[in-house]
Parts: sequence; structure tokens; C-alpha cells
Amino acid sequence: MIKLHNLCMNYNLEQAQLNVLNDAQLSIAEGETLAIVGPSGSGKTTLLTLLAGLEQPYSGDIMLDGVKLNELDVDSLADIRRDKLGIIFQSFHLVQSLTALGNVALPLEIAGNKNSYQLARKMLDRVGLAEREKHYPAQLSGGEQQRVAIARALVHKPKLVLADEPTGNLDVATGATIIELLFSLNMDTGSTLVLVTHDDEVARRCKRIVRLQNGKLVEDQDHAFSV
Ligand SMILES: Nc1ncnc2c1ncn2[C@@H]1O[C@H](COP(=O)(O)OP(=O)(O)OP(=O)(O)O)[C@@H](O)[C@H]1O
Repeated sequence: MIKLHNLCMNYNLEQAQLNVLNDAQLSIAEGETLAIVGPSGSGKTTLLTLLAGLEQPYSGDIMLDGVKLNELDVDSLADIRRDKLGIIFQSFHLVQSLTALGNVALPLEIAGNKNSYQLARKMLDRVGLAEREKHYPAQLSGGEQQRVAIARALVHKPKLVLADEPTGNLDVATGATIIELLFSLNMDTGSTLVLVTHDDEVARRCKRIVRLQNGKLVEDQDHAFSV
């Protein structure tokens, strides 16, 4: 489903170049759950941004279902995001002027789905927020906002879900609930899940763990998937 081939990503600093990814290789099969771990600044978010087609690599290929994202223009990348991707960020990224229901319905509205509000309502119910559909993000707690964000990311049943530190802004107990919800919904939809995390326990919930080390992706061979 996903194949990274000789992926390189550099950022230009004032006097030098920062090589964040250096010939990184990775294959992810359909339906897999994969955690990306590594020290702060190792390039985890950069990698997720590339997988989402939000940035272009310096060189190398990012293939999603056989299509090279690095050869597409911004409009085609936006189409792929709309049709195939669900993205969950650490800081929720909800639209503040829309209600919880409006936020969840948004991806379906954009795709022209005629049942968008009906499906969004069902999804809000699934994340336990049916009673809060008319509330705006500012009226919800961090954990509730992240539940809305997860509902929004999954409502159109994307093939690929990308989550960047989804519990990073939440307390431990709320974070654990959010992770349970994310894995349970992911199991329902059968989507591929790529998750960036600093939390070993969260990483161990995934079928595979891949470590970013000096710009390369190294599979954690000791990780025995036991869920
Ligand atoms: N737009 C940018 N311009 C210049 N440097 C950048 C840019 N984006 C990221 N970087 C640098 O690239 C490196 C990798 O950043 P990235 O955010 O991908 O790391 P990370 O592993 O996700 O870190 P953390 O765990 O702290 O979130 C860092 O040194 C960062 O400062």
C-alpha cells in the first residue's frame, strides 16, 4: 500500500542543510498498524507530512497504492487526501467556527456526500459525543476535541489514517481512552494506521514499530505483536 524508496528530505538552514531523511526505505501493507518512534527532532512529523502529501521530498519516491505522490501536483494531492486519508494531529486542528457535528461532517461535505450529517451524527455517537453535537471546539475539553478530530478523520472510512502524537496534549488517563478509541475504530474500518508517538506503550499496541535513526527507518525486530 505504502512504499518509500530512497526517501530524502532536507531543510535549508541559514548556513547549512539539515538532512532529516536520508535514503529512508519502508513498506507498509494494507491494514497494518505501524508506530514511528525516535528522538525529538529525528524527523517523525516530517515523515508523516510527506506521507500526507503536505510536503514534497527532496528526492526519492513515496508510493501510495502504486501512485507516486512526489510526481503529483497540489490539486491531485488534495484529491488523494480527501478520498483516502484521515489525519489526526496533536493539537486537534478543529475548525473553531464549526460545531462538533459540522467538523465531523466536513470531509463528507467536501466530497459531496448527500448523507454527510447523518453519517457524521453516527460517528459522533460512536466516539461518545452525541450529546455535544451543537457545541463548538472551545466548549469542549481537550479529550473531547480529540474525539471529534478522530471522528472527523475516520468518518469517510479512509484507507490510511495518519496520527501525529494524538495523545501528546492530553493527560495520561484521557490519552489512554483516546488510544483505545482510535485502535477500536481502526479495527472496525480496517484502515492502515501510521502513528507517531513518544509513548512506548502506545507504540507496542501497533503491529510494527519503526525507529527513525540518523535519517533512516529501522524496524524494531524485538517487537513481538501481542494484541
Ligand atoms: N520547515 C522547516 N524548516 C526548517 N527545519 C525544519 C522544518 N520542519 C522541521 N525542521 C527540522 O527538521 C528536524 C525534524 O523535525 P520533525 O518535526 O520532523 O521532528 P520530530 O521527530 O517529529 O520531533 P518531535 O518528536 O520533537 O516532534 C528538526 O530538527 C526540525 O527543527
